[in-house]
Amino acid sequence: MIKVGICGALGRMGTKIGGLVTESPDLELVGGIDLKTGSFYGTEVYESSRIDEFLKEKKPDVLIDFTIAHASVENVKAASRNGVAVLVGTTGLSDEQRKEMEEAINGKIPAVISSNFSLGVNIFWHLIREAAKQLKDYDIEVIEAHHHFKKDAPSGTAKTIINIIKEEAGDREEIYGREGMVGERGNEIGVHVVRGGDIIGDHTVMFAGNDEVIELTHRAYDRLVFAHGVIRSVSWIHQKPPGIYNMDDVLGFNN
Ligand SMILES: NC(=O)C1=CN([C@@H]2O[C@H](COP(=O)(O)OP(=O)(O)OC[C@H]3O[C@@H](n4cnc5c(N)ncnc54)[C@H](OP(=O)(O)O)[C@@H]3O)[C@@H](O)[C@H]2O)C=CC1
Ligand SMILES: O=C(O)C1=N[C@H](C(=O)O)C[C@H](O)C1
Repeated sequence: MIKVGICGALGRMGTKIGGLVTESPDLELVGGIDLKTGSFYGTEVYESSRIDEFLKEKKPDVLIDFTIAHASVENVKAASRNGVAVLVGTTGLSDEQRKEMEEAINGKIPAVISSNFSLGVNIFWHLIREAAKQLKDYDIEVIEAHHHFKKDAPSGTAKTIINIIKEEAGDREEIYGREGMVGERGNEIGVHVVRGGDIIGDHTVMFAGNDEVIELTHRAYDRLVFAHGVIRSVSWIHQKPPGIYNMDDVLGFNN
């Protein structure tokens, strides 16, 4: 049995993942961490400042983090101190926070970090890479839409998309929305963020050329798509050597 702990246990993703862990025959949910205490599928939720205690008492093999950027860095540091593998889905980290997290991981514990754990988005990223490679001269715009409560913008998935486009189509300036006399379009990626209602997560990349437009879109209809990718990653990361891995590694695309 692989023992699993979840940071952000009482949140939207934490509860979805917790549900799947309890249904998985090879996994055992040992508890959670959150700002509030409580119970979670019959296990205890510890207050976040007690994370070291949690890791020592409950001894998870894998710690999953879906919280908020600053908390995620601290949770990964605690996992590293206690030799526990991590899966990080939290987005919105600054470059400095990402560096701090990587320093805590490297040479110490195995970690899968991904801005999107859904199988569909990981395939979508490959489709975008291929299109960007072939359509370097097209104007490229990225549009993402999420629910009312999302705290970071643009989404982590959109940031990954922007990096892929830059890798394949060359460096471009990111332009966030447009307003007023903006002049002729330059060598840029337009980025447009929509927030509203209960939209789970929509991403579109538009490649606009002369007389034609290609749009690639992924829409998530249930957070279970992310949670299923997390569950797949738990079994994969267990007992891997220390290092930072991504979903391409989990899905076998790097073999
Ligand atoms: N990679 C992926 O596939 C996906 C990533 N995400 C990302 O996951 C993160 C969480 O999303 P979501 O579940 O919707 O957010 P929620 O706000 O629903 O859940 C986050 C939970 O973490 C709690 N929390 C806040 N601070 C701490 C802390 N210091 N220690 C422990 N827990 C803490 C929150 O408490 P409180 O509510 O009291 O603040 C909340 O219960 C976001 O960054 C989101 O972008 C989301 C979906 C998929
Ligand atoms: O906050 C969310 O909800 C989501 N966050 C991730 C992101 O920022 O890309 C993944 C997904 O789109 C849902």
